Amino acid sequence: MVSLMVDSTTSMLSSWESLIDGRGVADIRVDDDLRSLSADIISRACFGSNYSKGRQIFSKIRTLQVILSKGGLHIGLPGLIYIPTKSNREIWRLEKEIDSMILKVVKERIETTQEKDLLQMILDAAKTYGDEDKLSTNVAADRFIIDNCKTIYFAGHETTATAASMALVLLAAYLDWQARARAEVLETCSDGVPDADMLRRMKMLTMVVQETLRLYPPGTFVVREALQDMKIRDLVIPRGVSFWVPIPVLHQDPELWGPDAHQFNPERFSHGTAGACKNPQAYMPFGVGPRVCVGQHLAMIELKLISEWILQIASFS
Ligand code: HEM
Repeated sequence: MVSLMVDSTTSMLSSWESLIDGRGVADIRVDDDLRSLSADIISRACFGSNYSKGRQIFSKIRTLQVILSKGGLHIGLPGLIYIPTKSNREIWRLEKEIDSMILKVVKERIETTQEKDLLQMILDAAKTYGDEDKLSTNVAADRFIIDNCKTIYFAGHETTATAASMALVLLAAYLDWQARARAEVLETCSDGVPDADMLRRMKMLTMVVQETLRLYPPGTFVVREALQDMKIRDLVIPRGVSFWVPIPVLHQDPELWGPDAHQFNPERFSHGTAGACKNPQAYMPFGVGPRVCVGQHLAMIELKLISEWILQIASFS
């Protein structure tokens, strides 16, 4: 997994290097590039050697995401999504196109060898999930595969790119932390390409990423439905009600994190989450419980790798 991230990151950094002028300076807008990088990594992790087709699929999903995000007013008004407006027709066309592109890649995969990527795991799950979830018909199995491919992209693409951008913004604003993190990077990995073991040993960088995810968690809510009537202190939650737990509020509560809860201070994580917060469960950038983010380890490695490499080649502000 780390090597596929290294491949993607190398090409982004080469394109940055070409922008450096004679004084060794470049003015680079990083957020779009980080979004592309994250899409690239997810495409490789999900679709393996069929990655370029995966990239096309994900680029269409991104277009769909942009159109959907503009439709905020539709939320809560039942029936509007069925009216053939210009944007709805565009959404339906894209959805159909994405579904058939995913199924085409899946068909090719089934006819060729098995690879060890996320798509293969989804295909295996579709086979074994079986009758219990009514996936025995081909239509249901196809839906399961398509929806899971889309979920992985939606859940893993923008989140990681946003966190990477915020980590760089914070390191650019707190030059003392940039210097400390760079010193660790240069000590641990002096000759360029980091591996999984080196990334694991970079404690300072882990603290910076953890603090970034505390202050700017890309997933802002964890949503749950009460399966039975329940009571949390004085709050009564009837069965069937969905409740939203606002992650940033928990992450910046001075009662849990101390008086500097609103400040960037990676040092608080020097003894792990338990040392940083009165109630470690309140730190939930990746959610909590059985539905915790399945991509959290991949995301942490990706975030550390990107920051590590940029720290190694450049000073930034
Ligand atoms: C910094 C990056 C990321 C953040 C902050 C993040 C955050 C989250 C959060 C808050 C949830 C909800 C968990 C819950 O309800 O308890 C979630 C779920 C999920 N995430 Fe992530 N995520 C990230 C990266 C990724 C990546 C890279 C992938 C895929 C490779 C991914 C795949 C998923 C999936 C599939 C779910 C749904 C899990 C389920 O419902 O069982 N995420 N993520």
